[in-house]
Amino acid sequence: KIHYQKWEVAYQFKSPDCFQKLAITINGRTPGPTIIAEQGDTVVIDVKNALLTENLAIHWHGIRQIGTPWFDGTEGVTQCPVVPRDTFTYRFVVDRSGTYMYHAHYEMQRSAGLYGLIRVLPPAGVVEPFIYDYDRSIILNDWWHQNTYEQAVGLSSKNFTWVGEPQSLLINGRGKFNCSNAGGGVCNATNPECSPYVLTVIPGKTYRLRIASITSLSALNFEVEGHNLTVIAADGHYVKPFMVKNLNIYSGETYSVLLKAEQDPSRNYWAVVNVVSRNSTTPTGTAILNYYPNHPRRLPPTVLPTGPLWNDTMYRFNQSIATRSHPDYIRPPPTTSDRMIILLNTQNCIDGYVKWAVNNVSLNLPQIPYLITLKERMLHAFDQKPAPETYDYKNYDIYDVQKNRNATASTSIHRLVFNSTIDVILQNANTMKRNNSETHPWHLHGHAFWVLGYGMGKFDPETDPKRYNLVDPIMKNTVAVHPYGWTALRFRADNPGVWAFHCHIEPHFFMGMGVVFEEGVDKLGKLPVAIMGCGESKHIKP
Ligand SMILES: O=C1O[C@H]([C@@H](O)CO)C(O)=C1O
Repeated sequence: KIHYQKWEVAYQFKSPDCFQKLAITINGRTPGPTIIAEQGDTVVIDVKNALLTENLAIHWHGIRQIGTPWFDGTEGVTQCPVVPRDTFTYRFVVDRSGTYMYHAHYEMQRSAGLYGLIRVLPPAGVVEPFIYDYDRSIILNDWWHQNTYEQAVGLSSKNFTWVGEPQSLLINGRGKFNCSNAGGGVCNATNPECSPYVLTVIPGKTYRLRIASITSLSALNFEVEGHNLTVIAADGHYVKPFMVKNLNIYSGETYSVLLKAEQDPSRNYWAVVNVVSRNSTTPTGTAILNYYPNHPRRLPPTVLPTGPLWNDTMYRFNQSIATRSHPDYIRPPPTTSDRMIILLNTQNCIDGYVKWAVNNVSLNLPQIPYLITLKERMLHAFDQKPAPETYDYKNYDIYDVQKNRNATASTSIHRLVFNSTIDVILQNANTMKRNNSETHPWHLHGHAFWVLGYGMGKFDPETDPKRYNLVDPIMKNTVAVHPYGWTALRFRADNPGVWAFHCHIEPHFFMGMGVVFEEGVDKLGKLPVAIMGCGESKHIKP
């Protein structure tokens, strides 16, 4: 089956948290339309760039783009940007059931509101390993009042200006800013755009909630007052069910949980999100769990749940550890790997600019996307020196501020042997501030990877691999590396293309926190002309 949509992407004034801001919309909406398809279906989206003066690219997060690496939507990696007034057609197969997302992948545009959900249903007749009565989606976001362009300029100036903590947290595109703090801004507390999301439930029924986080910065904790959640899926893979009072979710992740409406049906309940992992001033984001037939706007009689302590790293670490493959759906990982890449995550300085780096190299995207230059052998277009694949782990103190904070910037990449097995260890460290290490959610394009293990402290390549979980590791496309911790993952380089692997915190990727993998580009047929047109690629003859 083919699912066709026609999108116009444009700036509009929107008030998702009651405060008016210039937002990027799809057909007038943020979040954009949910794409619903069945596994194996083809999705075709005509995207018209009506942003007036900005380029555009849209990434289909979690869709592997098998055979269509040019439609991954990653500007600088898989395509030239779509210029204003142009229309670009994305066409891809949704290869796996599950909950996924789409969002802008060009500079800081995602933060301006270009995002939405993709729900891929299993093929007809395939039964999932859990039962529920109703299926609902919840997409979480954080939201700033400052224009995204101003944020981007602040981050890339010598006079570095950090984006700070978000003003609001949005649940299905709705938040509530306190308009008495609006300063000179336009803020209307009764604007229907910012009335809270209401999830109406029938007493006794079970709800599958597909929860996705597309935050620019925040790690979130989601909680439905008085209701336990049973985690059943993560990033499109079935989980060995486990119950939580609240769910930690990092940017780029999706979870399905089951919620049973079995509490006192005479009232409504709060569904909330709180920031964790950063000492944030952002108020709790709220929605209402409405027990039918109570009035959907009747506020719960209780105070808002506050979630776990923001700095309880072990609490979040334990949820990561608990997330295992459902026993009936284990895809065993290869028992050995062909190559180990260790990626040290640090905050650095380059010529007086604040950057993030991996093994002391901060990623600069080349003017012509890698996919084009590699396929067309325009090898002068980026740094041919391989990106560094380890760091001096014997001597590096991850608990201290880096001795030499200077890094370099490069367009260099990791070239992988097609069909080889790759281990990647993400190693966290101290930032440039004493006693500070942040959580980074890393997202891999074009693949799902096995999560083999997490640890606290410095990864030891001699002993830690012996503790890998090769029995029931979950497969994901986004995974957290916890403060001062490490995360080990394994994937098969079996999808010809060029794939970004990066921190899903929007300002961090913008500041260079990512790497690029190439595999099997020589196996690809002709590239579509539509992805070309920037720099020298405009001279390539179709
Ligand atoms: O990149 C970042 O910069 C700030 C801070 O380190 C400097 O203001 C922060 O919290 C980041 O994640």
